[in-house]
Amino acid sequence: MAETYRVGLLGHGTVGAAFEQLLSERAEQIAHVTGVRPEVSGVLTRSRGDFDAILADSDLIVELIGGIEPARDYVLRAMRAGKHVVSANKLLLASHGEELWSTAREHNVQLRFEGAVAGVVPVIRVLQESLAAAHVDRIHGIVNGTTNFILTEMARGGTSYEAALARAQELGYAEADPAGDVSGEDAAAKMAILARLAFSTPVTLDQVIYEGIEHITGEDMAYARDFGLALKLIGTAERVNGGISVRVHPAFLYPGHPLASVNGSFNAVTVESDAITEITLSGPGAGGPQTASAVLGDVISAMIPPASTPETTQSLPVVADVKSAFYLAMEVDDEPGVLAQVAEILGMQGASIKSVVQRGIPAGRARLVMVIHPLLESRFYGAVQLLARMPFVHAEPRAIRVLDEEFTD
Ligand SMILES: NC(=O)C1=CN([C@@H]2O[C@H](COP(=O)(O)OP(=O)(O)OC[C@H]3O[C@@H](n4cnc5c(N)ncnc54)[C@H](OP(=O)(O)O)[C@@H]3O)[C@@H](O)[C@H]2O)C=CC1
Ligand SMILES: N[C@@H](CC=O)C(=O)O
Repeated sequence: MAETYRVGLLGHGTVGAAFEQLLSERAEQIAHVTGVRPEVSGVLTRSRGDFDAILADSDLIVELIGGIEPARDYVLRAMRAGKHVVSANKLLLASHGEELWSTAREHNVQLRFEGAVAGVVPVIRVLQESLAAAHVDRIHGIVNGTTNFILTEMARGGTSYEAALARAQELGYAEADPAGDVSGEDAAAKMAILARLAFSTPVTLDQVIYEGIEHITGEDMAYARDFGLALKLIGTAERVNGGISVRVHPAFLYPGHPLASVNGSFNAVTVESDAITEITLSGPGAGGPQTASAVLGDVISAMIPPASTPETTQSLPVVADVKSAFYLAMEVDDEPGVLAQVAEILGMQGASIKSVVQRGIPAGRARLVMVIHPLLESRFYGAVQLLARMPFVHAEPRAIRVLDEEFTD
């Protein structure tokens, strides 16, 4: 029987409720791997629970209330009582980080906050651990899911700023007060935390220069469309003239820019350093289940020392035959009925043609190039073998998989 690890949960809103659900779904597997089963020992909201009772009955506190007070008071009291704390509260960390980190050091407890920056993207861990030896020169990226979602929806056309914001709130991306998202304050808090970790110097929210997206108009979006540009809310933290500059503002990006294709609620963070050139991490930047996953990862890390060897929890079959889309190129006789026969052979194997291009080549032949909708690979290659044997097909047909079929239009 696994030992129980008691998690006191402060806040049961978008992230808190998703965290409790994820923990209950994953508890058994975590117990199997770690020998310790986490369980929620108490929940605090404005109308439910008592902080002192929850603290007394917990090994670790998860703070998902948001804002400064009473979150700051609860986090400090938990650490002073010798409890590890996990928080996703960027506003709190960007405003009172030094006080919180020094309290954690003083009481020899962990204060983990992966969920506070870029949702489930593990940028905190990467800066604190993997890149601990790198001399970071610059960090820049998209660190607010709500504004990226709004800008993406507006850029696709037909969605107003107001409608896109309302949808971001429904989807659980926005803060309790979305003014913090659209004003750039939320992104500024995250950039302050990243700058603090990257440059090992105190950085607070009030030192970040920020501008939001409230003043972006339909005309700006139309201009971006006309010139093939993407409009994004960009955060930057960099070394400048022996100091640092941390800022957030909207910016137009050329289509080839790595951040131009980061859409919807996704975030992306690029870390630059002479030695490592650059590393970009991207993924879902907001949302209850997504952030809950980062929070639970922190809880597990606080519960147990990192595993030196990966444990298995089950034995799953390895599947060889999967569905793929294909590009198929063939050299065929340029004669009536050939295309129909190719289509028939493909159809017999369940392969459906998405697009076809035929070009005449010398000697009465044609090059036939097609994209095939996803199907089981074994069936596709069955069709290719049949085609290769046809008298009107010359040379081996060439097949290459196509990823993300929607981009092949
Ligand atoms: N939503 C997201 O995508 C992300 C959010 N975060 C951060 O996670 C934290 C939680 O966000 P989210 O879940 O969206 O917020 P919600 O507003 O959905 O939930 C907040 C929860 O905290 C409780 N709460 C608020 N004030 C108090 C108080 N004074 N005392 C006790 N409980 C209180 C609320 O109680 P009640 O139910 O009674 O109102 C509610 O249960 C924030 O710091 C946010 O910035 C981080 C990354 C992503
Ligand atoms: N409101 C935030 C939530 C995650 O930090 C965002 O939209 O990015």
